[in-house]
Amino acid sequence: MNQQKIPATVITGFLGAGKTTMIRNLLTNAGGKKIALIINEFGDLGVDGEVLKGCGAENCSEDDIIELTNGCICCTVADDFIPTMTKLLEREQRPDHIVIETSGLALPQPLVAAFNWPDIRTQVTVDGVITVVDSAAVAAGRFADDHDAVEAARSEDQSLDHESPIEELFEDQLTCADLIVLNKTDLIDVAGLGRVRDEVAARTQRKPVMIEAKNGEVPAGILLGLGIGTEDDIANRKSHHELEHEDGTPHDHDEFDSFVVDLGPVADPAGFVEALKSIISAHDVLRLKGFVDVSGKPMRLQLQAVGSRIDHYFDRAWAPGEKRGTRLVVIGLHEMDQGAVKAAIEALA
Ligand SMILES: Nc1nc2c(ncn2[C@@H]2O[C@H](COP(=O)(O)OP(=O)(O)OP(=O)(O)O)[C@@H](O)[C@H]2O)c(=O)[nH]1
Repeated sequence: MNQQKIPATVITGFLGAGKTTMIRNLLTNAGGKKIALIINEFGDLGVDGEVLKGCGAENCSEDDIIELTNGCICCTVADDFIPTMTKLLEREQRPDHIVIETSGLALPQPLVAAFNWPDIRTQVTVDGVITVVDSAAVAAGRFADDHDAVEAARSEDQSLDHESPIEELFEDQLTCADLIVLNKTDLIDVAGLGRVRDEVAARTQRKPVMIEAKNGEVPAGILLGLGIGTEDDIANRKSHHELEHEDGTPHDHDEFDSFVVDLGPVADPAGFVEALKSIISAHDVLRLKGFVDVSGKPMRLQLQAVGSRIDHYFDRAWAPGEKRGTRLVVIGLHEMDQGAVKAAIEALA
């Protein structure tokens, strides 16, 4: 057995920042490295796994892609992540590198801490934590714009000690980074990007390297060659929750919710997308993604919304015997009116 520690790269970043896109790109330029992928999503519909399995990279077969679906990886470390890693390490053919994609709502800190568990520590090391940032969302003020609302809520309820949950999570993910990828640079201009750099830098005490990217196109040699050993430095990367609850009170994801909408075939995909944009804006939906059954089309339509920006493309043919259908996962803040969003989407098909 190879006694060298296997490097593991943790890829984190808020909902829709471009983590899966970056990993997809990485798999196509990782040279001969055999990569095992552990992916974790918020919500009950595995879209990222589908996307990554669909890229057919030889260095990462479907068997090497493991989906953790029982909630956010930071909350299921003991029950899900550790057993998965243990099994992976028992494989006869061990991977050269492990890549872990956290859900967009996960705190990376508890995950990195898990690399200090005795069974894991002796065999694996964290090569680095990479935080992907949606530069366009930062430029649009997504991580800062509800300051006033939070202040108003706090003045009504003195027990509230939090910043907005989105802002806090964004900072926690930056605070844990060894490398920050300012992604989606195609959506903003140079001056806007400069402001994004300043805002991101201001939101973390640590000053990790920042690089810019479009569609997560970063050479594999950079992403998989950080060589940090982050598990030895977790004391310097504490999350807001760890700082506020030093007694070890577990954190949760109560501030966010998700649900799945199942629909029949959609006759007019362009009209469907436009109508979804209105629903997303009206209800402040953070993320919506899934697959659409377009009437009469042999191909499946994949739909990806980050805020009200929607990408859609036919990703593959429906397989023979596969049950066609439209399935979308919707993610928002807890106060999002789930019933109204669901009813509005259901009324579209
Ligand atoms: N314009 C533009 N779109 C991008 C870029 N990177 C990713 N996207 C799009 O952004 C959407 C979300 O990308 P994902 O890679 O799924 O994001 P993610 O971080 O994995 O999302 P979650 O897993 O839901 O948190 C998709 O529609 C991507 O095609 C980019 O650099 N520019």
